[in-house]
Amino acid sequence: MTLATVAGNIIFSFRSISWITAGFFLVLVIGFISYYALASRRPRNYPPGPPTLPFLGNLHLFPKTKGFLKFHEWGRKYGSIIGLKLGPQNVVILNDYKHVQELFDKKGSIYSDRPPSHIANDVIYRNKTHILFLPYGEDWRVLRKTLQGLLNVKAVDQLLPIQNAEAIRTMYQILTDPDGWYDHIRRYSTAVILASVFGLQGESFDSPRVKALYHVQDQLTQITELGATLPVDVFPFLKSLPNFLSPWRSWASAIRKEHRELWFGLMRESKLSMQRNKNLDCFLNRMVKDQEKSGLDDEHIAYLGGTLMEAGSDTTASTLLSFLLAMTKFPHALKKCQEEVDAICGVERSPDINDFEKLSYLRATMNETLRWRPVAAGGVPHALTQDDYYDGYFLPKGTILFANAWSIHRTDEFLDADEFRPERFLNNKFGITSNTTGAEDDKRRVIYGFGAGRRVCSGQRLAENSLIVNMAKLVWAFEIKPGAGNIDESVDTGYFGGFLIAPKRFPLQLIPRSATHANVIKEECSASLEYLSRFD
Ligand code: HEM
Repeated sequence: MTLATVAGNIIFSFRSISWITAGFFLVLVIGFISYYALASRRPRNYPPGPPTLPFLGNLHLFPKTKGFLKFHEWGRKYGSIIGLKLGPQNVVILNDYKHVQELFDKKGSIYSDRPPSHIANDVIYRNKTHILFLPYGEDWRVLRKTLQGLLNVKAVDQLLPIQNAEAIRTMYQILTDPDGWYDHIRRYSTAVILASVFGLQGESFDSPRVKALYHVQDQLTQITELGATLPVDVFPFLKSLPNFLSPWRSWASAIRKEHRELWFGLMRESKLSMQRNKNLDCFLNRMVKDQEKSGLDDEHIAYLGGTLMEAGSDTTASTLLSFLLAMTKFPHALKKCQEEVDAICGVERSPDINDFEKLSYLRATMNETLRWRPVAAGGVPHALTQDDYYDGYFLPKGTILFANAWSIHRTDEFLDADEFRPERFLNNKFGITSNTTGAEDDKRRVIYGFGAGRRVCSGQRLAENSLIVNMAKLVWAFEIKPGAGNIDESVDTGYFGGFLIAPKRFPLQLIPRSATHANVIKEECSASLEYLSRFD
């Protein structure tokens, strides 16, 4: 064989290798394109929904914020169960409580997973630390069991004195600094969790602990907003892009660092505080004592405490802010609330936790606030762990489902659903017009804003106790009136969007109802501050 023949053979084999590589690459690209093009089409017998585009499915139609409003609009066109495609991902919206009851409540063993969240579960909360994002399974079960021990009815009702004392402090702060009402309300919900979970105080909205909590919350809301990062869960290949094309990676790492500093810092402070004051108790202390039995390490305990701060702060505060908004727009409800508390307390004392049973109009007002402006309006998504059939539809394994509280609370069963009418909950347990005495209806939830099924909010009772004690004290102590300027109650324009909705600041006057009311608040506040001084 001549040199030229050898060289020719080598060149030939190089050429054939590059042809093989190119061919392989081409097949890969075609396979990839075909997979995403086919996977973005609606499966057979899937619930109805808007038409899809190749690759995108309905991704281009999916709103960046306040998705629940679009889901509501689609509900009118397609019915109360809507099927969407986000690229290859199946997403189903449930706009009627019946679907939520049939799927989340009755088939909880297969409808209790969460959608994959690479950014949350693999970066910000790696090590399976955040109960809200955790997939359904053993790791979630351990955390949920721990929470059930801490947040059962008996344990939660032992926190009522803290809630009462912090509510009085809030009334005092509003009395002495009425312009700061928005932040005083936000401080309240964080302070209750700081005291009950960590045994610590959050005296003002500007105190470092409260500020730090709201900062990490804002960061988390921003990064989890649709469109804020590359859609790495919908198109997993995007996870492999280099750092310079994935700025979300360093952002998520920074959020993780901030979370860890806050949660571990609070845990350290809490442990020191418990050492100084042996008579004091808090959730963190109980979790540490129970560590051997539960098997939870320090990291999981710190994060569970932090998760409760996150879960309980914005949610409760936003609902109280919506309540104040409603009081300015629907003064007849305020008048009735005031008549009820006045009849029980007169002017000598503010309503407290011992009056709960007698406050039926107040309770109806609380339910109406949760119905009218559900804070997790679109619901927190669940995921399906096996193929299922429901109502003639096929729901494939992995489908993500939203129980859209906004629409569930606005079906035709609710008369004038956009009006704020607490009376609807006095006339009917569920606030609806039809007769509901059947056994099936008894299993209906009064409010769907706390979710449903096995992932239902663990803090509902704690939240409701906070809501009712603050609402009762606010209407007892203050005239709640619009300030100068327009108050926009529209959820579209007057509310912040994101994972949770909250009213934007609006012009509000909170005027003490009399000098006697003001004095009572001052006196009760002194006693409350003394009670709260047990916390560091
Ligand atoms: C008005 C106040 C609140 C509202 C509207 C609310 C709403 C919700 C919703 C919608 C979910 C998701 C449920 C689901 O997936 O079906 C949830 C989960 C959760 N909530 Fe709340 N919540 C509130 C207050 C609280 C409070 C005060 C705490 C505790 C301090 C708390 C702790 C939790 C926890 C731990 C979860 C995660 C449950 C899990 O994934 O297993 N929440 N909440």
